[in-house]
Amino acid sequence: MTLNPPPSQHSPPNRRVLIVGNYCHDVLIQNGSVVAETLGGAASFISNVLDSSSVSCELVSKVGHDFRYEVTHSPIVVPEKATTVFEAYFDLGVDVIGHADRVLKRVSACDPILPSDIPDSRFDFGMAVGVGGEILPETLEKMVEICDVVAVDIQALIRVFDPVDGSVKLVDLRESGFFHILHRIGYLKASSDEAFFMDVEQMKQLCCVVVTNGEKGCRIYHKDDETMVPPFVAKQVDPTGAGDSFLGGLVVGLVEGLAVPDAALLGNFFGSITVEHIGQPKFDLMMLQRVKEEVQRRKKQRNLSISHNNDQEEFHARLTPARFSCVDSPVQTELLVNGLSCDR
Ligand SMILES: Nc1ncnc2c1ncn2[C@@H]1O[C@H](COP(=O)(O)OP(=O)(O)O)[C@@H](O)[C@H]1O
Ligand SMILES: O=P([O-])([O-])O[C@@H]1[C@@H](O)[C@H](O)[C@@H](O)[C@H](O)[C@@H]1O
Repeated sequence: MTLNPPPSQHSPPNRRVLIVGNYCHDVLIQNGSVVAETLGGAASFISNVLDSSSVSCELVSKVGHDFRYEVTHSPIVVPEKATTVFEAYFDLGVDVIGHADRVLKRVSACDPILPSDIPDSRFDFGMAVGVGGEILPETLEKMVEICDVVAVDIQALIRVFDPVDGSVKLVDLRESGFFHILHRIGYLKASSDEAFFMDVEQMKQLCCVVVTNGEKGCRIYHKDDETMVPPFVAKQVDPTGAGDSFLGGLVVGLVEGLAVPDAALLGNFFGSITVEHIGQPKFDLMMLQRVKEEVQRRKKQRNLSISHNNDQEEFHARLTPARFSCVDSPVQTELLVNGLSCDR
C-alpha cells in the first residue's frame, strides 16, 4: 500500500466509501444523573463528517425496533432486537484503559453485521468501525475483498463486554480473532490508551498505524516513518465521537488525494470540533467551504511538488481561521471576548 499515493491532478470523482458499524443510543451520565441522550456509534459521527464534506458514502448498520433517530443513511432494522445502547460515565475515575474522561458500558447490543449484509460491489475505501462488537472476522474479510483500501478503528476489534454490567474491557489485538486479516488493511486507528493493546512496532510494518492522543493531536507510524500531527485548540465539553470524527476527517483527506499527514491533520480538525459538542456536531457551512478551499490549495501545492511535509505548519495555520469560524465555537467566543481573533 502506497502511503502517499502519487499526486493526482484530480481525484476520481465520487470515490465511494463503505462504512460498516452499528448506530447506537448514547446515554451520558454524570453524578448519577443522565445529562444527555444522543445518537451514537462511530457510523453516525463518521457519516456526519463524510456527508458534510460531500464524500459519497454507503453505510451498513443495524438497529433494533426502538431506534429513535432520523438518520440520512437508513439502517437495517432488526424487529426482534433492541438498539445498541452505551452508557458513558463521566465521574467514575478512569476506565479500564485509563481513559480519564469516561467509563463506557454496553447495556444493550443489536445483532452483528454479517458478510451477507454488505453489498457485493466495489468501493474505494472501507471503514470497519464497530463499537459494540458487531463486526465479525468474516465481516472484515468481506470488506478487504470488496474495498481497495480498508481503515479500521481498533475499538471494533479489541473490545469485550462484561457479562454482568457491560463494562468495556480490551483484549490484546493478537488475541482478538482478527489478527490474521490485518496484513490486508491499509490503516489502523487507535487512541493512545488502546495502543497499549497492540504492538505498534509490529503493526506499522503491516499497515499505516495512526495513534490519536486527545488534545495532543496524533502520531502516524508506517515502516520506519513516524510523524507527529499537531492538534487544533478546543474547549472540550464531551469527548464522545472525537476518534470517530477524526477517522472521518482522515478518510475525507485521503479520498481528496492529500498525503497521509495532511489527511490526519483534517482528522484532528474534525475531532477538535466534535469535543466541543454533546452528541453529533453540526459543522458550520462557511467553515466547510473554507476547508474545501484549503484542501484544494494544498493539493495544488502537492501536485506542483512545491509542498513538503515540513510546511504542514502552513496548512495548519490556514485551517485555523476556518476552525474558529464556527459561529458557536466556545474558543472563538473566548477569543472575541478577549479581543483576539484567529483570522490571519
Ligand atoms: N480536547 C481536545 N482538544 C483538541 N483536539 C482534541 C481533543 N480531544 C480530541 N481531539 C482531537 O480528536 C482526535 C481524536 O481524539 P481522541 O480522544 O484521541 O480519540 P478517541 O475518542 O478515540 O479516544 C485527537 O487526535 C485530536 O485531534
Ligand atoms: O468517542 P469514540 O471512542 O470516538 O467513539 C464512541 C464509542 O467509543 C462509544 O462506544 C459510542 O457509544 C459513541 O457513540 C462513540 O462512537
